[in-house]
Amino acid sequence: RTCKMQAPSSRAVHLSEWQKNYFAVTSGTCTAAQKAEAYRAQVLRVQYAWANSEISQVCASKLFKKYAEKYSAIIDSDNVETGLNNYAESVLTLARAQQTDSDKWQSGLSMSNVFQMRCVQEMMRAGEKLRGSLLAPADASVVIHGGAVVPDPPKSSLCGGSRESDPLTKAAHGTGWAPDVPGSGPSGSLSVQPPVATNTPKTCPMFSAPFGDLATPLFGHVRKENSGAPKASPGLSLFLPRQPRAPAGSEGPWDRSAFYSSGPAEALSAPTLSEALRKTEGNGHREEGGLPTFKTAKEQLWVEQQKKHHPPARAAAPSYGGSVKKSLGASRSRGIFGKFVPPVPKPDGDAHGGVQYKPDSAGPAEPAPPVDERLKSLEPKMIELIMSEIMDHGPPVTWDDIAGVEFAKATIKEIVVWPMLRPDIFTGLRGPPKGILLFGPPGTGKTLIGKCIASQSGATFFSISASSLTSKWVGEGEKMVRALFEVARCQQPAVIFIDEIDSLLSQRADGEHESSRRIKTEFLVQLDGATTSSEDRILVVGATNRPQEIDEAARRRLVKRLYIPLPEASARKQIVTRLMSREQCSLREEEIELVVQRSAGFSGADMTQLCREASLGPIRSLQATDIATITADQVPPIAYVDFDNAFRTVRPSVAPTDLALYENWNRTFGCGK
Ligand SMILES: Nc1ncnc2c1ncn2[C@@H]1O[C@H](COP(=O)(O)OP(=O)(O)OP(=O)(O)O)[C@@H](O)[C@H]1O
Repeated sequence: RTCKMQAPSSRAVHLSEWQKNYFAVTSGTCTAAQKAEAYRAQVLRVQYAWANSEISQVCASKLFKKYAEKYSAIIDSDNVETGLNNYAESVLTLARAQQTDSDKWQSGLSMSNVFQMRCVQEMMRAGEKLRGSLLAPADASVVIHGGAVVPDPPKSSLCGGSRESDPLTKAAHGTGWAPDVPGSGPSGSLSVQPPVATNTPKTCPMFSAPFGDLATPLFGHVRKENSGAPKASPGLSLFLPRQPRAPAGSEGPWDRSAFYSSGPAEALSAPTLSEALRKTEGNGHREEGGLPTFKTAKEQLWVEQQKKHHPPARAAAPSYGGSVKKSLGASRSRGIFGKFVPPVPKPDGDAHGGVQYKPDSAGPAEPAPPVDERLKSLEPKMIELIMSEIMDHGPPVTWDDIAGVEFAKATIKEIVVWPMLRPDIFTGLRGPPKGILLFGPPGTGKTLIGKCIASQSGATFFSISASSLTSKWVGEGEKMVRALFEVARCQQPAVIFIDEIDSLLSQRADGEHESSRRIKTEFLVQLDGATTSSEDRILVVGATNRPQEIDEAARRRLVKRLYIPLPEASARKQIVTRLMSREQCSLREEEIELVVQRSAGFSGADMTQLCREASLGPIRSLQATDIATITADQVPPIAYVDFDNAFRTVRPSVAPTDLALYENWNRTFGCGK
């Protein structure tokens, strides 16, 4: 557009113009463009007045600041009624400002050729389109001095945020005024020539890169700046004609504001930007549509979060709770987005224990297993958790895997395993107990025994630590207990192994937490239900290292209380022999006896640790270079010297004083001979 400000020639004219402008900005009847023009005129007049010593420098600078701010507020605002959103001005100003960076440096951009650039023309077209939908035709022109009506330049085409980085505008906010730009008159009046056809430069000297590329960093950068600005960012529209959700087609400000969110957070979550980011394949690559793929760390994080939470359809869904421990494997792990497959009752007589329903790999053609009525009242996530986390699917354990504890093993076979295998024979008085307690020092094989019961009786094994019931599922502990028993009922015969049962069934204390009390009550209720129902084949196996802390009511329900002591010499020998039989070992019989003697007071777990440590001895005797090259059978066998060394670091974990406590409790409440 042509915009020429005439310098006032006389003081009288100047004053009347001043009054006219004052009326224009206060009347409330003029358009935003007229107001902006009026403010700009005021700014120029302030300058003029100061230059003519009509006003003091202090006064001039105050007035200048005041009107420059008001002017910028209108120019920068994208409010359809009160702002002009004149981004084109900013970019042109930027281009001009570049020339002032160095006197020697010459910019390839000029007022005329910038309009010939392909991307600027695209912007103009997009801007025209957008402006057409935003401004009434009457508002789209500005009357300047003498009624010259000119269409607005491509206002809304260029990036809004650029104004903030515009040196000229920054200067305008300060005490300085317009730089020495081509086309500005001596009085500071500004002339902007209409587009003149010139050769469009193929490259932009500003960055020595093709202009198409120039647009990318320039506007990509401006776009980011703008995301933090209070106004919307029509500058983004530059890229959007190639975007599926281009706002160029937006019908009005509402559409536009929905697309261009006002704050950084919204900007990141705006669907179109999100979509654009989602489509981006890593940094440094360009989208098919040409959208620059520069991403801030926050955006990158967002993209990765999206990928994480919406994995490609073929990718395996993460298992619930993110753990694969004790799960049935990847095929069973359906993840939180997967379809819930409830467990189904296990047909009696299945001797394998463990998993009852088929993994997902069964295929969609297979009919879904019937939902057990008893589970319908439970929360699916709880059932899923029980099936994946609590139901143990480890390898079967045999009685031979457990060294020593012969009395406990014999008792368990008699009162638990056989009745579970032959419920038809073990009826009435011969009926199996519903709860047993294994107590003793840590690491003596209580968990092994629990697993072995399940494996040998063909039962489903549920293993849970009581402390996790009270701490892991805070507030949900009792629901979990109920769900656990319900799922176990559907998976009969079942063994529910509760480690550290003392923390669940400890004697009532004054400071006892309400939630712990509720869990305990629920557990006792469920245990009673399992005990009274003669059809249910559910065995609760509690294990504890602190039997003395168990509540009397609970103790009474765990009718068989079996002491699992430290392994005797024969059991320790069994453990060493068994473990060494799987390794290259040169231990002679008498050396094994020596190891057994020296390990008095060791638990089963300590013995295992001793053997592990000894097995590392031959490796430690090798040079580092040899370890890298030798074959497995070249590793020297485990010798007594290795055990000798291992005894220096592995010590018994159970204090002799604690043993006295167990034996005492066993004599009082235990079911041993
Ligand atoms: N009697 C045993 N026979 C063979 N190995 C044993 C025996 N006791 C313990 N172990 C070894 O110690 C490991 C730990 O045993 P386990 O977890 O069964 O002990 P625990 O009594 O349940 O311990 P905690 O009370 O600390 O839970 C076993 O995996 C096994 O390697």
